[in-house]
Amino acid sequence: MNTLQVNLGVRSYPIHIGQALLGQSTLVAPHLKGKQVLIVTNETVAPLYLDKTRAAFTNFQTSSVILPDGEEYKNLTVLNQIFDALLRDRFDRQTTLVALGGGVVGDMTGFAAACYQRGVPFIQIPTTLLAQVDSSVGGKTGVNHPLGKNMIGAFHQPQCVVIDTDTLQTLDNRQLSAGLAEVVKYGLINDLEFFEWLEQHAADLLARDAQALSFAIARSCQNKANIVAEDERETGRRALLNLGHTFGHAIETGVGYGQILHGEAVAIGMCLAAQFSAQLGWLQATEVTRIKTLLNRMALPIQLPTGLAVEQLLEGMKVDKKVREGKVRLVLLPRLGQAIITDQYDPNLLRHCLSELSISFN
Ligand SMILES: NC(=O)c1ccc[n+]([C@@H]2O[C@H](COP(=O)([O-])OP(=O)(O)OC[C@H]3O[C@@H](n4cnc5c(N)ncnc54)[C@H](O)[C@@H]3O)[C@@H](O)[C@H]2O)c1
Ligand SMILES: O=C(O)C(=O)C[C@@H](O)[C@H](O)[C@H](O)COP(=O)(O)O
Ligand SMILES: [Zn+2]
Repeated sequence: MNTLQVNLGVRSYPIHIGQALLGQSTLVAPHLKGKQVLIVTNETVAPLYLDKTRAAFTNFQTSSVILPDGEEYKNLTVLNQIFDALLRDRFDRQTTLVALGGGVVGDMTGFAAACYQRGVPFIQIPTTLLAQVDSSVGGKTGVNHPLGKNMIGAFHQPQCVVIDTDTLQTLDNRQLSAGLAEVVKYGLINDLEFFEWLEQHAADLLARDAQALSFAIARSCQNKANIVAEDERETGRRALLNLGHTFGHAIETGVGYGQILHGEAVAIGMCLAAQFSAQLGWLQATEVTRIKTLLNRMALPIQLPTGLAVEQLLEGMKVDKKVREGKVRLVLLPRLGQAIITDQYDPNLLRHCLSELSISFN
């Protein structure tokens, strides 16, 4: 087992990465405050891993909530199912919530933990690659609004993150690829050496080579932990983790939640960010091609979905948490392996660039 640390003073916590970790009480017990534990999962993950996970909490009073599966259920109405269970069974302020599943379950459980009785602790047990490399770390929690992704939420750090890489064996190929999009993101924003490693090991990752996956998960978590430790609440540098997301979230909202996977939308968004960076005279055309080639080899989409109009995309991009005084700040790439956040671009050039891409894509 490999253990990393997210250094946030009194809110610091470990990330345990390894095989056969589900059910190991020694990893979670030190982080439990009271006797009550509510495991939140969904209808797909429950039959696979709920019993195994419960075994880690045998000395505690444990119940579970099983949510419907899908991005379209990441909303305030479904969130209430968690509060209903907590109140019905008289869960107190010492309760620990446990998120067992992908990023949807993790974001919703974390948000429920941030709100219930004004805040109770929670533990992340991520079971998708995307959740293991990104969403379980850093304390961004929340739900979607019909008008914008993750628009209702809170920063609330987990007590610990337990990444059992064995759970990836049941993940389908499309979801594995979606997770790889966020992995590539770390290489692009801050870690050129990792990007080059990914170019060399894309096939190993797709073949689920255990060593390659463990390395990619640990390197991604370390990258994220470093940025979060510097800027927990995204007042600056943390916004770099949003590379591809202003476009990506607008695509997800535009086509309808659940119609495209988050990682897929981020892959397309990173291609758009790369292409626009090249238009601004930053990235070389050959570097844009390198990015698209890697994402394409990882079985990710690199083209805008048909039927999404440029104006709809631009409108969607205005609903972004990085907007300041009406200006959409974008994460762009001055060079491969280095991202910046900027509002120093001509909106007409962006519109023109997206229109051209939309024509050539469709
Ligand atoms: N909080 C953050 O920092 C952060 C970061 C990235 C993404 N996100 C959010 O995370 C969500 C995407 O997460 P995701 O990609 O994990 O999607 P997801 O949670 O919808 O999971 C993907 C699918 O895999 C299934 N699944 C989960 N584990 C499985 C397993 N081991 N075997 C088989 N099937 C399994 C799920 O039931 C679901 O059908 C989005 O809502 C996104 O906004 C949040
Ligand atoms: O942790 C972060 O910070 C991120 O931006 C990670 C993203 O991958 C993730 O999708 C996040 O939820 C997006 O943040 P948002 O603030 O734009 O909702
Ligand atoms: Zn993301």
